[in-house]
Amino acid sequence: MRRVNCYRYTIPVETGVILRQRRLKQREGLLVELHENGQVGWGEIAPLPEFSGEDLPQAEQQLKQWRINWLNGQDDDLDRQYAPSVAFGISCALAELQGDLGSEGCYDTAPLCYGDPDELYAKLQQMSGEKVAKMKVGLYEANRDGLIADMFLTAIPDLKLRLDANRAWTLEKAAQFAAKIAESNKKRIQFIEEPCRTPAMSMQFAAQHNIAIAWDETTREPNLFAKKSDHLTAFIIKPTLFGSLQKCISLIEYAHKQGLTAVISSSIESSLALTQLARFAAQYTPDTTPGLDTLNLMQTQLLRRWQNSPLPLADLNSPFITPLAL
Ligand SMILES: O=C(O)CCC(=O)C1=CC=C[C@@H](O)[C@@H]1C(=O)O
Ligand SMILES: [Mg+2]
Repeated sequence: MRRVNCYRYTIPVETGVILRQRRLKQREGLLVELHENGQVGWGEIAPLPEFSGEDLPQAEQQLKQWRINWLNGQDDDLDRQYAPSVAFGISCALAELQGDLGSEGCYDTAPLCYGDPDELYAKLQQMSGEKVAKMKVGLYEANRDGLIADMFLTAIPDLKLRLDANRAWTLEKAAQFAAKIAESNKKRIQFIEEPCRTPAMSMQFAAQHNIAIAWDETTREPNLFAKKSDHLTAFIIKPTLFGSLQKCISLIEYAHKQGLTAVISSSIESSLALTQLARFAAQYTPDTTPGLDTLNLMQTQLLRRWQNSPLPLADLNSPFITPLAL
């Protein structure tokens, strides 16, 4: 006997969360709770504004349609029939129902740093594995970004730095950034995600300046596999933006076959999906530090705790969650 409950959540976020020039005031999403044969599975469906192609009303409509089909015993093709955030959330709930999602999580995630080396240094000291951190660039002057990145690399000799420009730079701006990085520090730049306006420009930048790059947005565009470069070191996989766990596993396996790193990355989900991503990362990318350091952007956790997070935990009776009329 199958049973489905669905909910909508709204969580206030910290001021200053910017997504492509748009300020995010709150994070909204859907929760799906599946019951079958005495097992329970949960999933989170949270299209990310400015990044997802679908919006929340569309996701809700698709979830309701999937629920009808599932209750009728249909086994839908999630990635062919539904938007990525819907396919991802439902695939998590099914994976939990079937016991396919590992229980151990990789909670040692790459800290996001905003410019204070002392704050970052303290966080890195608490990391058991590789000392890797992520810094957003491209929001201010490229020279400034380069000086700060080089300062971090010089101040913390065992630091590996991930950078993310979200395609902000022209080749000239990217060159200004690179000019501030000491040659000896470049090899500790693990990658720059999407440095330039287009993948072709990014590959040209990487070759000119001998700096590693990673595809994030490009992983969700056509002809990904044609965009090869000797300086490409990683795919950044955001399951909420990409699709089902099964689709993510296929891309992880392809990346590993190509000698690339696959980094499981947050789409600013609640602690429910973030903890599922930590478990998924531990299961399929055990040798790679995931990029999941976004929970502190929120004012509460939802249903499940992130390891050692001091944030309050909201349960199903909290004002942040309302049942969906089905
Ligand atoms: O990847 C990480 O380490 C954390 C997640 C992260 O950096 C992002 C999540 C969502 C949108 C962006 O702000 C940013 C990214 O582009 O990777
Ligand atoms: Mg990115």
